[in-house]
Amino acid sequence: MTSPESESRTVEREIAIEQAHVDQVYARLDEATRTAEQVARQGRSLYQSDRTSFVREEDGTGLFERDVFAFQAAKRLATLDAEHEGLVFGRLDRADSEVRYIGRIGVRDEDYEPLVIDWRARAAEPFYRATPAEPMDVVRRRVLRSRGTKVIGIEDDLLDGERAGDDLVVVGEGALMAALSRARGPQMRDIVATIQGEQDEAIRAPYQGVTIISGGPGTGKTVVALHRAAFLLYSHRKRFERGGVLVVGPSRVFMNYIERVLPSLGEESVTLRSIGAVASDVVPLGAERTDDAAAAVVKGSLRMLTLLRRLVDEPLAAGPLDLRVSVKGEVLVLRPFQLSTIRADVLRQHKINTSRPLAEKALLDALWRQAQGRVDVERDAFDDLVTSQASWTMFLHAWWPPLDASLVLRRLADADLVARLADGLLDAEEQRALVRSYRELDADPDGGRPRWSVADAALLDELVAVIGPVPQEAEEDPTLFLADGTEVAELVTTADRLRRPVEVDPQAEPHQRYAHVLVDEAQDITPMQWRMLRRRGSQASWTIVGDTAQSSWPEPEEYDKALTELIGRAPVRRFRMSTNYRSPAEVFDLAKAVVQAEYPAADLPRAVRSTGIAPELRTVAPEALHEEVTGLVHRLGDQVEGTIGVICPPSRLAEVGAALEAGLNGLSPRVALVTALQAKGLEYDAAVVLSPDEIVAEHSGGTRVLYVALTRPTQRLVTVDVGPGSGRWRPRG
Ligand SMILES: Nc1ncnc2c1ncn2[C@@H]1O[C@H](COP(=O)(O)OP(=O)(O)OP(=O)(O)O)[C@@H](O)[C@H]1O
Repeated sequence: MTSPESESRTVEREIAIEQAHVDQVYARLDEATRTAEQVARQGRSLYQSDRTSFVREEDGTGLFERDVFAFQAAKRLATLDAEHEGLVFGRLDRADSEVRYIGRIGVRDEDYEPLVIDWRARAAEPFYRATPAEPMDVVRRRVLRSRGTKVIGIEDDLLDGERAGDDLVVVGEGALMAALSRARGPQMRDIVATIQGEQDEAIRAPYQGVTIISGGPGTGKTVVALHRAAFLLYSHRKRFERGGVLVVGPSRVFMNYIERVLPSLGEESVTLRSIGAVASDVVPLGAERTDDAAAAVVKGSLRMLTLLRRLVDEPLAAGPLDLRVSVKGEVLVLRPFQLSTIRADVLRQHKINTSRPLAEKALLDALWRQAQGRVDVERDAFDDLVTSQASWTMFLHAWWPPLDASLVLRRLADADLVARLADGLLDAEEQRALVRSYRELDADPDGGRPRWSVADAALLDELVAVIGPVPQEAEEDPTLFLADGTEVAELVTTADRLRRPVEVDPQAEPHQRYAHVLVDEAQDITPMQWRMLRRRGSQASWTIVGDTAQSSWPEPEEYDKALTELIGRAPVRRFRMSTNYRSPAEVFDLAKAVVQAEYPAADLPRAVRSTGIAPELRTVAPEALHEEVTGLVHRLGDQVEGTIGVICPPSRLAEVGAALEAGLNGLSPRVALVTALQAKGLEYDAAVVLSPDEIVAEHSGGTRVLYVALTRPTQRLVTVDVGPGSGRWRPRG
């Protein structure tokens, strides 16, 4: 048996061995940086970041390929958070005595020998996949923990004891457990050092088609998906850097939470968008507000598609009217039925905002036919005579105005209009929910832009797809009267000012497209939001991440339907994550019992950790709630090192917020007050779940949303029932 002293001497000795290698890597990077700076000073072009073509471009630069490689690595290194993200984190000792170091980026020495292998390279695969049952020629896997450039700890797994030489030392208690027990900060960290086998398979799956990653809460779906984005960029850099990778998550808070992961893996080129901001490439918005459950369900449904189409066809104002022009004393008139035929003909193939020139041409043709035999004039002159009249321009402005998606959508605040358009589509209750949501929007005290909801973003995007983007010049209101003192070089007529050029390429799709779209928390994407996403990924490969049991929707099965449609005939790969790395077993047992009672189909993972601390189920009188929450937050602040989440029903958010603000004294950077929906995808060291009954009642996903709340903590869970008769959510028995 070894004594603790001799064990700690062994660890120190092993750390010193690893430190020597890590020092060599940093020295190499310094040297490459110096060479690169020298080359730059000499005025020669430095190699740019397209790593896949560096061999061919080598001649054009002042750097050798090996220096280029190391210089790029040094540049990436500068973006790492030295406190947490050591460059070299792994070592493999193989049966043939070869030693490989694994890191966030690859680095080679002067002889082009690898000092560190990029974790995404094939040679690094055994680091994640090797097991004692299948050691893949690896004898020992070692994880190095560093702070900045210093190695501070090592954890070993012996994978093949029989082939290990006598001098092979094995220390530590397992890197995974050490990583999982650490306190959580405000942002998610990468897991490169401890990716598990089943996660690695999903990360390295081929890019084509649709990759579906499922699994219960805390199984690493999000973090795996982000590592997959980094892997795709590494293995097909040209395709994905040029085509773009879009990562979509549920909220801005969530995007802030995950935003460090990709840079820490050396990737900066991915677009991160919350679902409320996906459409910001066509409408100026970044919606975060959620509708009440009734309105959200209506707005997410495909029935909105028909409603929006009807809305676009609904004339903006009463009329118009006939088109009347006079040419050389002859009055020519187009009647409403002729006008609507022309309108329908044009719109059958074109979008309203991009087809005004076509509509004008069709009107002129119809007028020209009428003029035959009545007016003696050439066609070109005829067109000029018609289009220079103010009556023509004013008619067009009323009949074919540029439509702004947000103005169109706001019309749904009109109950009479909605009753007419939604006839046979939405029942009276649904119509009321819809109209109310837009009335409240009008009454928003913010001023300026309307505060659109997350669900509205998909509707606005749909409208832009139907009507086309607003022509640039038409976005401002036309100025009919010039302010006093305005200088104008020449006379500007009303007709001139109304006739604004419509310069939009009718074929161009306004939204951005991506080569890969990665959707997290996909179980909450509504059918209307799927349409919005598909517009951006019509030619893309996809990674879809979700868990039906955490769905916020009344019909969680809709998710499977949406996926079937998305997949179509594309190749599909499915991966199921089976281990919960977040919740302690004690907490997850409770959450499991709650969700299973309501939703027996839930995919329940195995919790990997146990803390020995059972969840605390408390009940308080309503008048004592504020004091209770503040007291709990303070106690938990002493009991855990990191973050504390207070998860609250939406109806209590304001009062609990005020109570916490008054009573936190200095704890606030560690405390987050959120609804269960806002907590999606996030985690806290301790969570207080307030009034679980109300959380169930106030969300259309009911118990599944409570399940989300109960599965947020990494260490401690406290639930607080409010008042007598509460606690209906608690599992029986
Ligand atoms: N292999 C791993 N090594 C270390 N930590 C891990 C590993 N896998 C997952 N984790 C950690 O487990 C936690 C949960 O991961 P993540 O948020 O990705 O899970 P999820 O499946 O997306 O959860 P949810 O469905 O609840 O949103 C994170 O803190 C993550 O860093």
